[in-house]
Amino acid sequence: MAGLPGLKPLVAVGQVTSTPDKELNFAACAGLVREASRRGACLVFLPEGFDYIGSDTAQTLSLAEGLDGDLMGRYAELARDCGVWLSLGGFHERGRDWPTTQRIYNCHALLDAAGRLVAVYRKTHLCDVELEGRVTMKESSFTNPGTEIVPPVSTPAGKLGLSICYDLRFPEISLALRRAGAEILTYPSAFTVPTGSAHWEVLLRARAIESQCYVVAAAQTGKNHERRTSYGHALVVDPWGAVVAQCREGTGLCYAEIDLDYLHRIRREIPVHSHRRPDLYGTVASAP
Ligand SMILES: O=C(O)CNC(=O)[C@H](CS)NC(=O)CCC(=O)C(=O)O
Repeated sequence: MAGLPGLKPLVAVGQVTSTPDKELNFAACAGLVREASRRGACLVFLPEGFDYIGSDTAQTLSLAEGLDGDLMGRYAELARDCGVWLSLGGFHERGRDWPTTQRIYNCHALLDAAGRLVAVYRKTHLCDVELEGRVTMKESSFTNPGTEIVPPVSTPAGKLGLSICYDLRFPEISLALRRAGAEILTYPSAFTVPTGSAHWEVLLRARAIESQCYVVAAAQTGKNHERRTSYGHALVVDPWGAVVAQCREGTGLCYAEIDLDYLHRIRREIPVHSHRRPDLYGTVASAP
């Protein structure tokens, strides 16, 4: 539907409960993508770990594939079939260095409506976090960090800047993407419950307000396996900072229209981008 005069592009944002079962996960995600395309979405966002959430590191590594593998092939066919773009965040990717490193990449793949792979971003900030007695994550023990930020991609909904989950905590990457022309930022995620309830919405809204972009965040929700539960609350924030769509509890989709006229009006009214002082930010001496 994108591109018709007067009709604003509609995006769909997925909330799923991935498990270690890749077949079941694909069936669930494919169902959401088909539903979104029937409703007229031009771009569908799936969360980090849409392919699977492993129950331990060994399983996470053993289930990983390359971007040229079977699973990405099936998603390409799905995109083609439905005529939608797919943002596939948090794909567990075996890169070319797999034989030597035995580590994967946390990869955000963007497919166009012909099923072509148009952009690949590999998570640059890895989540090594320990909340005493509550949460232990050491992503760097099985993941190689990505080495570059990817320029925003023109999609039927607007120019899309790719990040992943924990990247949300680093305004530097969102501002770099904004500077490079992004109109939509996306953070496919699998947030924990304690950090999600305290930080998720406020971080997403802050990124939207300071960058004056739409922020789209697909999410894992519920019990992924015996020892892991995800926060959910997949949502869309507009460039004014308003939450304009949010998934209900459980798995499903929420939808938002992307209004770039509104975005540009906000940028004209509060031109923070041209008020920035990059000449100063690097000049503060660090504490002795
Ligand atoms: O491991 C996988 O299979 C998929 N990857 C993840 O779930 C990642 C790394 S462990 N999770 C996060 O980044 C959570 C961030 C978070 O919760 C926060 O920043 O508060």
